[in-house]
Order: sequence, then C-alpha cells, then structure tokens
Amino acid sequence: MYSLIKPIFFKFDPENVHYFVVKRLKWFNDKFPLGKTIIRSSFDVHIKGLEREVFGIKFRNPVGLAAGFDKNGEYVEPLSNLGFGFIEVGTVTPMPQPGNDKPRMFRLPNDEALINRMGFNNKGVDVMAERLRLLKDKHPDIVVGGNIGKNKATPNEDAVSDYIKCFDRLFDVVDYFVVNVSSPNTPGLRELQEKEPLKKILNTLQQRNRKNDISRPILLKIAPDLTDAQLDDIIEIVAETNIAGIIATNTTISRENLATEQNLKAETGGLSGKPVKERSTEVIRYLSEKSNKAFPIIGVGGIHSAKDAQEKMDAGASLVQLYTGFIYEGPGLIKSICKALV
Ligand SMILES: Cc1cc2nc3c(=O)[nH]c(=O)nc-3n(C[C@H](O)[C@H](O)[C@H](O)COP(=O)(O)O)c2cc1C
Repeated sequence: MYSLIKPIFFKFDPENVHYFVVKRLKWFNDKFPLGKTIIRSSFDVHIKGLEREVFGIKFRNPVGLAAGFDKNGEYVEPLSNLGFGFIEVGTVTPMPQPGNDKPRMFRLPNDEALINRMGFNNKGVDVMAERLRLLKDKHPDIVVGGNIGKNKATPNEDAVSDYIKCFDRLFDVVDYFVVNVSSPNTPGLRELQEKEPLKKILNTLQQRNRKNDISRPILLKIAPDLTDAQLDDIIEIVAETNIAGIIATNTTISRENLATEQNLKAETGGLSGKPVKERSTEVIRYLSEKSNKAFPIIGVGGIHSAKDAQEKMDAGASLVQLYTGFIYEGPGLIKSICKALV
C-alpha cells in the first residue's frame, strides 16, 4: 500500500507532505472511532515477548519514533496507534522559534536519505507541556520521551538555564528526557558536547531530579561525528553524572560516499538515513564495548529494515528508533522489525 502512495508523496516538498500526512492521520484518528480502529488493527503490534524494561520504564515494544518527527507533541496518539513502542517528542526549546528559512528538508532518493536544517522550529515548551498533559490524562500508558534543547538566541554560556526550563516544565508529562546537544542546525550547539559544558548541564538536571520524590531518566543524544577520544569522554561523563543512557546517533555533517548529485548533497544540514547507518552502529558498538555495557543505548540512524534494527541490537542497543526509514519504508516497517526482534 505505502509503495503505491510513496511516489505521489515524493513528488511534493518533503516538509509539506509531512504536515499533510500527520494532520490527516490525526483527523482520522480523532474524528472517527472507526478510523482509529482501522489504523490500530492494520498497524498496531500485538506480538508477545516484545516488552522491554529499560532504565526503569516498561516499553510495549522496542521500536520508537525518533525526535524531530513530532516537534510539538501534537501527534503522539495517532503515531502510537501505528505501532511504535514509544514516541520521542521535540526537540523543544523554552521559547517558540520559527527555525530556518524554507526549504530546509531535502530528499536524497538515490541514497535513501534526507538532509535537514530545520533549526528546532517549535511552538515552545509551554504549548508542548499542555498538549502532553491532555495526552497523559487520556493515555498514561503511552511512553513519551521529551527531547529538549536551547533557543537559537540563547548563548552557550546560558544554555543550562534553557535545559532547566524545559526539564521543569515537562517533568510531570514525560517518561524520560533527552538532552540534545548534537543537532548540527543550531549554531554552536554541538560545542556543548565538550566535557565541561556537558557535565554542567547534566549535573544541574540531575540535581533537579534529586529534588523531586521521583526522578526521570535523562539520556544524552550524541552526534555520529564524534572522535573515539570524544566518545571516551562521553563514557566518563555518563559515569560521573549518573545519567540513564545514550541515544546514538543524531544526523551527520559528513557527505562521504553519496550517490546523490553535488548540488543536492551540498545543502547545509544533517544527513540521515542509510548513509548514517554504519557509523551510528559503530558508535553504539564502541560505547557498549568500551564501557562494558555500563548503560543502556537507544540505537538510531539508518534503520530501514528488520536486519538494520537487529544490527543495532547486536552492537549493544536496548531499544531502536526510526525517522528516515519510516519515511522511505512506511509504517509497515515497525511491525516487520517487531516480528524479527521477538
Ligand atoms: C527532518 C528531521 C528533523 C529532525 N529533528 C530532530 C530534532 O529536532 N531533534 C533530534 O534530537 N533529532 C532530530 N532529528 C534526528 C533524528 O531523530 C535521528 O536521530 C536521525 O535522523 C538518524 O536517524 P534516521 O536515519 O532513522 O533518520 C531529525 C531528523 C530529521 C530527518
């Protein structure tokens, strides 16, 4: 079915198609009880043995939706009905911001990839918190991750206060947090992956965690472009700050070995999809082996098939996430991965 619709979708601007599809999906889900039933019975995964417990959270299955797809937490219920075991929303920032000028998302069909320079376009954390509060009242069972970032206008020296604002505002409505310091589309953001600024952000959030009766697992999302020495630092930082785990990886700034023509691959932004698969798996394997499996890893980057997901698991991931593979393969990919992972 998806293979019939995909060529039509791929004729239009990717960002426009994205919103066209998710809005229709939500409308179908909200307005027609029958619509919801049809979506669920077609896609939802009811396979025994898929449940996982990772960093203290029970996941109905290990296949999640990666950050960036639902930037404002608007489509969590309909997306969950497609079979995802968890949905990561964001990246959200304290204040709303428009992101970069359009066009800012590009398909590279010859490489089954995307380049994006969205720039954390989002409606701000207050809007997201309210949406998720309503969602959690209705569906407390849907596992939601809150991926948090800083506003473009906030200098790196003040970044920690942006992360705190998002953390505090979302604390009651998400199940886990992701500190995003790895997007290539906010100038200077990736400098926060350096040891000292990173420790400051994570230690401050962990202090907030300790002040509450309950704490929320905090994960760190890293870029695939880190060197081995930087990955060693990450292992040390996880141990020192006692955060719950790592998400590996975000998009890459590399353009190596692409079949796509020069003018398109020269677009600024983060590259995702098949070309990032190997490097992201390498990063997972390195972290897992070097740390002696000291912390859980969510594996993301170029998963377009059940085999790709299995490779991430074999490299040391406890859970996986999809974005670009979901665009290229459609929602059927979730079930096919789940079937293979039982
Ligand atoms: C259009 C687009 C927007 C994204 N936005 C975010 C984001 O806001 N925050 C984030 O942490 N990752 C974001 N990502 C990265 C994905 O979550 C994921 O880490 C990356 O794309 C690699 O996975 P994939 O190859 O399955 O797409 C975005 C990816 C794409 C393609």
